Amino acid sequence: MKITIADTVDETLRNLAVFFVETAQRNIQEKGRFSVALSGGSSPKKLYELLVAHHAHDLDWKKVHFFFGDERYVPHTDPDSNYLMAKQTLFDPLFINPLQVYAVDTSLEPKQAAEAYTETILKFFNGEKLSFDLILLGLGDNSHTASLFPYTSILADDSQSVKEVFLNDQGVYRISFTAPLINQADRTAFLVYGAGKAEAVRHVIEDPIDIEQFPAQLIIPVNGYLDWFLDRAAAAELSMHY
Ligand SMILES: O=C1O[C@H](COP(=O)(O)O)[C@@H](O)[C@H](O)[C@H]1O
Repeated sequence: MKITIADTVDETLRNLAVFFVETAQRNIQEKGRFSVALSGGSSPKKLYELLVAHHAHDLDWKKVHFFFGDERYVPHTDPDSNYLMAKQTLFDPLFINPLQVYAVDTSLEPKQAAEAYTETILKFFNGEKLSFDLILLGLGDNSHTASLFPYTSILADDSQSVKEVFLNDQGVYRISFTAPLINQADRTAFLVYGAGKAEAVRHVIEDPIDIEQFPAQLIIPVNGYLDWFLDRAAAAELSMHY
């Protein structure tokens, strides 16, 4: 595990943008394509804007295939849709061909949407290991990542797949990669910034294992490559020096 702590949010975003571009360039050079699963929520929006503003000419975007590590069970036109946010901030400004974007079909029932997305992933990897070149993750202040929320049944799921998750407190479904699927990735990077995340960062990185309370502790890539991109505020409660 590698933890990169920057003094400011902007520097944190710049560090991850460079990591994204270098990872993409390496994969495109070696394999002719780059597969990435995007995170949702609010934090990655600024990352996508930075990629457009400063890295539009740094890689061959036609060779990038975009997936979603999780999605809210809402139409693609809903302001809560992770797909919509990525479309507006990343895909449209970069003129990404829709064939390079693999969205969750939220017009299906939640279980069917999850199964269909698993099928999409299986088809993309065509019998090879289900290993994305990069999975981007965020961290909720309740220590969830993707849509692996505390005390939900998906936490015990040992399949490399996509599952529907019902959030009792919000009364909504989400669709999420399981932890075993995330852990197959070649590179995995958390983007976390702001003081509001400091406690969760400490729980996940330094506290004793308690998966039900701190689901992001499930993220242990099989190849060991796990990067955290934090700002000083999000790292404030860590006791070790990184
Ligand atoms: O719900 C979500 O939240 C987490 C953290 O998001 P943030 O809004 O606090 O940045 C994110 O990892 C996940 O993809 C997203 O759907």
